[in-house]
Amino acid sequence: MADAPASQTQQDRKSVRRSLKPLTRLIPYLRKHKGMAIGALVALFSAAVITLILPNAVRRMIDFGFGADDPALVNSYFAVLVGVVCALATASAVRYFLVMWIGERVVAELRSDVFAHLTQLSPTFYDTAKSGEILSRLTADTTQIKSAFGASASQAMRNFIMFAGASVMMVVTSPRLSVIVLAAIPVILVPILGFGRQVRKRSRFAQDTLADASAYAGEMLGSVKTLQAFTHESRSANRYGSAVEAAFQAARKAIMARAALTGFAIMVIGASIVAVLWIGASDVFSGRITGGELSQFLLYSILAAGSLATLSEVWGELSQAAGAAERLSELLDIESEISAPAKPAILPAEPRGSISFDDVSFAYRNAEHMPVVKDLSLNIAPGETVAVVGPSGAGKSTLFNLLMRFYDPATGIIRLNGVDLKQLDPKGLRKQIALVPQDTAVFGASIAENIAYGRPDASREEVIAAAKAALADPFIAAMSDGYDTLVGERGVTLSGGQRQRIAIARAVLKDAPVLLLDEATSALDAESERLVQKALDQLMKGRTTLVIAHRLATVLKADRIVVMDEGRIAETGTHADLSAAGGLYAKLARLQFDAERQAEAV
Ligand SMILES: Nc1ncnc2c1ncn2[C@@H]1O[C@H](COP(=O)(O)OP(=O)(O)OP(=O)(O)O)[C@@H](O)[C@H]1O
Repeated sequence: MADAPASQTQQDRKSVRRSLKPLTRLIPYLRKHKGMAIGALVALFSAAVITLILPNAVRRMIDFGFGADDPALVNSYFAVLVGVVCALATASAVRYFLVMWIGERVVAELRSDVFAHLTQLSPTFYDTAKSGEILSRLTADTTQIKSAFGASASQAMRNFIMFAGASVMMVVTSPRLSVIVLAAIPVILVPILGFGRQVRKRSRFAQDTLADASAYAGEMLGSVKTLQAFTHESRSANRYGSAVEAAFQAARKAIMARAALTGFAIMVIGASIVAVLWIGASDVFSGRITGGELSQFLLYSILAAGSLATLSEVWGELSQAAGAAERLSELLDIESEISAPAKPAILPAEPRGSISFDDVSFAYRNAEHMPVVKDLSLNIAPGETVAVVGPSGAGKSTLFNLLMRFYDPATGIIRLNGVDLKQLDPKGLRKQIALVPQDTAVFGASIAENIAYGRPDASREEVIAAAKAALADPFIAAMSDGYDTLVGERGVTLSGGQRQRIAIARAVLKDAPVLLLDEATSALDAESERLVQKALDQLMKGRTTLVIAHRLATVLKADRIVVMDEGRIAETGTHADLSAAGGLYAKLARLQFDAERQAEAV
C-alpha cells in the first residue's frame, strides 16, 4: 500500500476481521528472543504439569494415607506435597517473569519500529493523517498488545495445557463421569467463538473512537492560543467530552459482550460440575468408585472448567490485541511514496549546486484535480541567487517541496548537478540542501542541541562558530545558561528573529551547496531585521540560493527574479527590468515594497 489516503484507511477499519491472525505479525519479534520464549514455555509447562499432579496426590492421601490409618505415611505424603508446592511456586514465578519480560520487550521494539517507520513516511501521508490518531496507535494499541503478550498469551497456553491434561486425567479417573462433563464442552465453545467475534469488532470500534478523540485533543492543544482567543474553551471541551463519551459507549458494548461471555461460560461449567457431583455421589454409595477417586475427578473437572473459563476470557483479550495489532500492521504496511532507488546515482561534484526544472507539473494528492505547478521550466546556475515572488498560493513553497523531494512531480524532471532527483537517495539529496523556513521549529532541548540539529556530530566549538556567523551568539550569551539554556516546549520561548537566527545557524553548520530560504512575511523590528539580513548575506555567499522573497532588499540583491502566478512562471528578470515592464511584478512590487518604503520612512 502506498501512502494511504484517509478514506481507504477508514474503509479498512470498518472491515471486521474474524481471527487472531493479525497477531502473527508479532512472531518475528518473539523469534528475536527465542531463549526467553523457550524458557517461558518450559516454566509454563512445568507449572501446568505440577498442578495436574496435585489432585492425584490428594486421592492417594485419602485412599491410602487415611485408609491405611498410618500417621507416618500421611506425614510423608504431606512432605512430598510441600515439595510439589515449592516446585509449583518456583515454576510460576519464573513463568511470570519471563512472560512479562517478553511482553515488555516486544512492545518496546514494536513501538520503536512503528516510530522509525513513521519518520520515514513522505509528507503525502501526513497531509491526510491525524497526528493525534497516530500517537494513540503508538501508545494505546501497543499497550494492549503488551497485556496480551505479557499475560493473556501465557494464560491461554497454561490453561490450554491444563485443560487438555485435566480432561485426559478425568477420562482416566472415571470414563463414565467424563462423558457428562465433556458433552458440555461444545455447548460452551460454540457461543464463545461467536461472542469473541463480537468483542473483537466492538473493541476495535472503541479504540478507533478513542483515537479520533485523541486526534481532536492533539489538534486543539496544539493551537491553544487560537482556541482561547476565540473563547472556544467550553465548546472544545464539550466536543472532546462527546468524543470520549462515544468511546466509552463503544467500550461499554465491548465489555457487555465480554461479561455475557464470562457469565455464560461459568454457568454452563458450574451446572455440569453439580451434575457430576450428584451422579458421582451415588456411584460412591454403590461402590462403583472410591471417595478418593471422586475427589480426584472433581478436582480435575474443576481444573478443566476453570481453565476453560479463563480461556474464554483470554480469548476476548487476545481478540482485542488482534484488533490493536491489525491497526499497527496497517501503519507498518504503509510504504513511503518517496524512497531511494535500488541503486542510487552518485551525485557528481561539479557543477556544484546547479538546479533545473524541466517542464514540471505537480498536484497534491489530496487535491489532484488542481495542479499547483504547471509546465514549469527553470535553470539555476551554481552560485546564483534567484528570488521567487508571486501572489499567495502561486506555488512558491511547492517548488521547495519538490526540490527537497518531499513530493515527486507528476510529469517533468527536476535535476540537481544534472542528475534526476528520482535517481538519488532522498537522504543524499537533502544533505546537499539547507532549508531556512519561514517559521523555524525549535525543539524542546538546549540551544546548542537545537543548532546542532543542522549537523548532529558538530563539536561545541563548531556550534558556537555557527551561532556567531548567524549573529545569534549575543542573545544566546545573554541567556541564563548560555548555550545550555532549554528552549522550546521545555523552556524559554524564542522570539521570531531569534528563531530565524537559530535556523540560519543550523544552515551554517550544515554547509550545503544549495540554500532554500523562505523569508518571513511577518515584519521583524528594524534591529532584528538588520541582523537577520546580515547573517543571511554571509550564509548565501558561494551557494546556489533560491529565496521566496518578501523584502525589497532581497529582490534587489538577487541575480534574477522569477515571478510565479498560478503555478507558472509569469516573468523573469531583474528588479529594474520587471518594474519597467509594468506586469505582475510591477504590481506586486508597488503594493508590497511601497508599504515597506513608507514604513522605513517612518
Ligand atoms: N500539502 C498540501 N496539500 C494540498 N494542497 C496544498 C498543500 N500545500 C499547498 N497546497 C496548495 O497548493 C497551492 C500552492 O501553495 P504554496 O504553498 O506552494 O503557495 P505559495 O506561493 O508558497 O503561497 P504563500 O506565499 O501564501 O506561502 C495552494 O493553493 C495551496 O492551497
